[in-house]
Amino acid sequence: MVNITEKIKEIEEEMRRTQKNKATEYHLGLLKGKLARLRAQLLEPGPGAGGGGGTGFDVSKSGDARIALVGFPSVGKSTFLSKITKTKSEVAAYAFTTLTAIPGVLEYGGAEIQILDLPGIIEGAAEGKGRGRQVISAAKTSDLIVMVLDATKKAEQRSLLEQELYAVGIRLNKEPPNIYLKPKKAGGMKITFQTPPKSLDEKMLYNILRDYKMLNCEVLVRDENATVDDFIDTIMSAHRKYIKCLYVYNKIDSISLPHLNDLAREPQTCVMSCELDLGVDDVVERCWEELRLIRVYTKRKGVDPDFGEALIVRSGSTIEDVCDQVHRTLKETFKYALVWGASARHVPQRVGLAHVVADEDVVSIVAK
Ligand SMILES: Nc1nc2c(ncn2[C@@H]2O[C@H](COP(=O)(O)OP(=O)(O)OP(=O)(O)O)[C@@H](O)[C@H]2O)c(=O)[nH]1
Ligand SMILES: [K+]
Ligand SMILES: [Mg+2]
Repeated sequence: MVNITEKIKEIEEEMRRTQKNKATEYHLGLLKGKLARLRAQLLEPGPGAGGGGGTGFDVSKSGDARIALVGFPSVGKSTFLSKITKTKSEVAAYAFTTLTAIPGVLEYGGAEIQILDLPGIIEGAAEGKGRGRQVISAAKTSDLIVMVLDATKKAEQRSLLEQELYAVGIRLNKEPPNIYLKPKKAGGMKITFQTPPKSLDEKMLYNILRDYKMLNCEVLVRDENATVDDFIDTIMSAHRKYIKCLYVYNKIDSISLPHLNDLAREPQTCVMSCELDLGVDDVVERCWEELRLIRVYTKRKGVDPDFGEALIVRSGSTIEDVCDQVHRTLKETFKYALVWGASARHVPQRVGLAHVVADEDVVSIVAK
């Protein structure tokens, strides 16, 4: 019996052998679809899944957001955690010093951010090497992935890690594809393109949908730049996670200045030396920005707002979310809210539950 890992290898091999051209693109599209299905199967616990399910480490979420530290062994993940939180995670020069998820709390901007120090991962992690799958599953639960890289190591380390995360359905710094897909009970396939896409056509989508046994469905491709990978991600959306990633090169104390300059110029990238305490504060500030958390100060009528204690909500949150943070039942007696700050057109602006708040808004909730 061929196991899933072997089947994945076979398909990857076939994809490598197949020349990319107009004649083979349908076949390659189908192979990509099959690969995505097998990889999802690999993450499901149960017989045939081949060693260790896809569950993360048993650390409960706490605080306002979670950041996962992901990287190869000995890049300095634990050193970083120990620097920015009160938690001391074991640091040593040998690989796999950290064997489980170690949570720490970073207090910043009035928020409590949970930082997960994770064991190092290696190539093949997505297929279950080392604690790879557990580490990646834990990363999947985070609001931000900080990919810790060793500035003294080869450039490939970054793309190797990205591939491992990609293989388990994590999409870094990417929005979900702008493709609408709805399974139907009957009526066949209805495929529509808003504007003709550059690298997709009806036959391609039809073939893949048929291979997924989705014979009745409605598809609307809204993005002309959508690719076949985007389409497969749409079909597999239950297994996909779109997460922001910040790339952090540690150990810059051990590289040349020109090399440092090159690394610092890469997109979404920070550089630091935990050893010399260089750039660490900048990394923390950048993490805060990437999380896009919003601080809202509540105010009672006739009393100054309490700037000492902020309510923390996600970007895009509404007055309704703010109410839910204050108290579970506050919404029920809600009449209107007064808002001072960046989200208000005039101050104070009288708003309803659907009003979207901005960072550092002051909100006064008026009950019925
Ligand atoms: N030169 C230099 N060494 C560092 C720096 N930060 C950490 N190290 C060293 O790198 C080694 C590994 O650090 P750890 O924090 O254990 O690395 P890790 O990524 O947690 O490693 P694992 O848990 O094994 O995956 C230790 O010897 C640290 O002292 C740095 O900024 N510069
Ligand atoms: K180590
Ligand atoms: Mg460690």
